[in-house]
Amino acid sequence: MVELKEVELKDKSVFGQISEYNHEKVVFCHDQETGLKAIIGIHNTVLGPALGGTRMWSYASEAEALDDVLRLSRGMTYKAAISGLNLGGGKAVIIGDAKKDKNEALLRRFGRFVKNLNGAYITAEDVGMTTKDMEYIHMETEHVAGLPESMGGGGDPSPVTAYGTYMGMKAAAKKAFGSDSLEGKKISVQGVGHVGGYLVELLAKENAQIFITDIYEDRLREVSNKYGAKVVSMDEIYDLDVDIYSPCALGGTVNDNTIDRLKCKVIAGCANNQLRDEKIHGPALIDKGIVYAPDFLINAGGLINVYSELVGYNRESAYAQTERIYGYTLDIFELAEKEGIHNQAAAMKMAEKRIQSIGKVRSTF
Ligand SMILES: NC(=O)c1ccc[n+]([C@@H]2O[C@H](COP(=O)([O-])OP(=O)(O)OC[C@H]3O[C@@H](n4cnc5c(N)ncnc54)[C@H](O)[C@@H]3O)[C@@H](O)[C@H]2O)c1
Repeated sequence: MVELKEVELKDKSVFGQISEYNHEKVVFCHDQETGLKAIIGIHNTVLGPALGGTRMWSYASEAEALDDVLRLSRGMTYKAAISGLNLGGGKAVIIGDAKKDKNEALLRRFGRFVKNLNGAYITAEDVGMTTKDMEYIHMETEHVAGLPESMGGGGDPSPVTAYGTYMGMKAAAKKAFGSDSLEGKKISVQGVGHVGGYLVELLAKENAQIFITDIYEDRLREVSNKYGAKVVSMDEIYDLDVDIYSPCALGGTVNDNTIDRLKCKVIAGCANNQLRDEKIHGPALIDKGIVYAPDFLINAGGLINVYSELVGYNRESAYAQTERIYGYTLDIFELAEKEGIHNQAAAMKMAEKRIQSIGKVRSTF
């Protein structure tokens, strides 16, 4: 998968990559002393400040890191817009191994870069980051969301994200199987980190048959022992005879190499940018008869929770708002069918419509 990406990205210039997704601003952050190499992508701020997490990952190349931040920040624009939030889309990536290269100085230096954007970008937690890391960033800038409850924040957004993903999965099950019950359904969960772990808990409560995979053996053992999920290898996950495939690790797993292998009738997970190329793989899933629950719609629970922290709501209202993902997902399926487009395109269309209409409101005093 990475090799495929490398070939795709090889011939693209930096501005070629940036203009492809129409970003407002991309900031390259570099600091010799701490070894910081980070990229902040601000995709669109029509609806409000660009909010999105910071991811730390050992990217195979800088082009891949740029591609990731561009795709992720664009996804945040859509996610906020479709969820009715007054936020724009942004995201940051720190290049490095979160287990080895992370330290207080590096994170605080990154915080200075966020501070210098004067609120145009608000950061939060993502893959490879912890609430403790966010505390370090917060020492340098107030533009941090998703802080621990002890610091006045909304705490870990992952359980809320998992709940929204579960709601979206149930809506997709209703579309594919005629019932939203997940009891007895065979469901594969790829990645049992923060969100994946909570999702497995919800699925276990509904007596689904769960298959899990992850890079970390210890985590797999823990989740498997707790919820009775069957462990499978990282590659085997694509060939399993399951009803639902739930990508909860990184993006791009629905691609030319995997679609032919998938036997599921539903794809619904929390990972961002699950379709490697929505223009190709969105229609390809229709051809295969797979119901795809748009990722940025069903994984919006965490953002809804973080937003409620900014505007002063509470956890209960965040859950109540997240529950509506069920109905929104069914609405998107209906729109897609009516317009003869794939589900991701329908969700993007709905999000773009809101950005355009609110953009007009904001263009006048
Ligand atoms: N945390 C949130 O609230 C939130 C909100 C929206 C979207 N997301 C997205 O959901 C996904 C998971 O987020 P998280 O917070 O649970 O991250 P996490 O880092 O806690 O969990 C990700 C897990 O995926 C595993 N993994 C990575 N590559 C894998 C592979 N190829 N095969 C199997 N497992 C693999 C990792 O080992 C890790 O355990 C990410 O794509 C993230 O952007 C998270």
